[in-house]
Amino acid sequence: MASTRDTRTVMIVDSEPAQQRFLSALVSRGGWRSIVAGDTDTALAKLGTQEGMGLDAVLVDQGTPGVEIAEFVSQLRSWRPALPLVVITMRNGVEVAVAAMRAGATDFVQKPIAPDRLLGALDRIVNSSGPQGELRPLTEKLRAPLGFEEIIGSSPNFRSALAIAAKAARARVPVMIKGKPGTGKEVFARAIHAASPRSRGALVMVDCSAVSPGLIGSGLFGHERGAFPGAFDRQIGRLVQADGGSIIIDHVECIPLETQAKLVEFLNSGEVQMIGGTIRQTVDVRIISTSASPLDKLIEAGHFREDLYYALTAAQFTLPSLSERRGDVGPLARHLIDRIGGLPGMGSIGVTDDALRLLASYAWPGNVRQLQDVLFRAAVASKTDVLTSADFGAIDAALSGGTVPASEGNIAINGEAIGVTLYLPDGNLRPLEEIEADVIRLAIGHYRGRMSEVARRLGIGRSTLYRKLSDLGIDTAA
Ligand SMILES: Nc1ncnc2c1ncn2[C@@H]1O[C@H](COP(=O)(O)OP(=O)(O)OP(=O)(O)O)[C@@H](O)[C@H]1O
Repeated sequence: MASTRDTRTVMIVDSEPAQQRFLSALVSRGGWRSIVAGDTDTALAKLGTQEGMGLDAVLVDQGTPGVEIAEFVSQLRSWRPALPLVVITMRNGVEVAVAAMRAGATDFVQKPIAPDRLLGALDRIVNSSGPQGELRPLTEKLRAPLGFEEIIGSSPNFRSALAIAAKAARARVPVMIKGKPGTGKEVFARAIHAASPRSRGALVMVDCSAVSPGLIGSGLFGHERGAFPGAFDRQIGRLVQADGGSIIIDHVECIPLETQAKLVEFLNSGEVQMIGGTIRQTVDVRIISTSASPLDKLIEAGHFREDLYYALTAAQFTLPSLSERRGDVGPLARHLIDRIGGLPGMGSIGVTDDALRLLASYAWPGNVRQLQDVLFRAAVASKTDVLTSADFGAIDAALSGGTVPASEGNIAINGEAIGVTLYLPDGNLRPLEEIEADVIRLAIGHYRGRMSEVARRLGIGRSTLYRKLSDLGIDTAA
């Protein structure tokens, strides 16, 4: 659960004093406070203390003495269903990781621990509901670039987007791909590059939603040493790295105005000038940009430059949401299940027709990504190698209750009670911000992601809603 407090606390569960010190020092670099438990029993006992109540995450080493790691995870889950928990596994500990995930771990990180990856995983799990650490790279393998012929979808609105994309791929002009989160914009962007005459050139990607706005400019254009506080070394920009190839500018709507002006200049001149530099370098790059927000509204509000919009949209198309192409859900689910089955530790998985029918009747506000995540979680949790409707029980209940699966355990979705749990298992009330976050998630699900309606029903303005989403770390794509 995300916290708006300045310092977040993680419990490190590890028996090795040196490793405890290493992990404590590491997390403190990311602004985390830590408490330590030397074995799993102590860790479980600490959960009930005042200190334990204030925890934001738990980090447990696979080799910690006490109960088996999966047992520890399920015990912790029964007490604190929503507390993010990351398991540190041995280098090739995929099996342990899968067992821990089956028991309810949020994520896992393999040794040797890469500091940035661990900190990134911790930050993201408290700021969103999806798996992000090693699991993200694991599911990321599903993202192996797809050629146009492998992109699944036969509904007319999807086929027409495919036709525009395939035609645009052959030209050099900038392409803009629009669509709600998780609709497959990045998949299309990669396919466009792969099918273009410059496919042998580099493909460089910048996700502007993942970089702080102040750093997008230096990421794109590079900077000279000392160009601004913190620019310790000279850095080549992504545009230069993509010379001769393509650059995917993901979530172009997040680029601040100042950088937009520089981008317009580049599009007009074909020349890149590093921040703090004087030399201009000619760069031949094809820009493929994506946007999940209505850019016309941003232009109207003065947040996006109209000239940049036109420069980036020589070719453009919008990917339909999954609910607008329900007929594709079955084939997509089969395809994704095949790919999930190919992941380490998984093995071949089947799916029944009933389950596919159930999946096709669902609204999928998070689109293909949500479908993929739900399938992945079901495959990990399933005791058999064929997924049935029962493996998607939460969705079943959601359908009958008119809501969507919750991303965290505190929204009861088992069909008995669709609502928000106010109490901790020990009978104490949950913190207000956790309850508030769950109510907002519930509302987003109930109103199928229609944010104006969510804001109206909750009696708050849209901007307040978006601020709360960001403060509470709610990922609307989940
Ligand atoms: N047609 C498809 N066939 C197979 N897999 C797909 C398809 N579309 C999307 N996916 C999978 O769904 C996930 C989300 O796709 P992608 O990242 O391209 O979405 P996006 O629209 O760029 O999302 P966001 O706006 O949140 O960045 C990816 O893991 C991708 O592999």
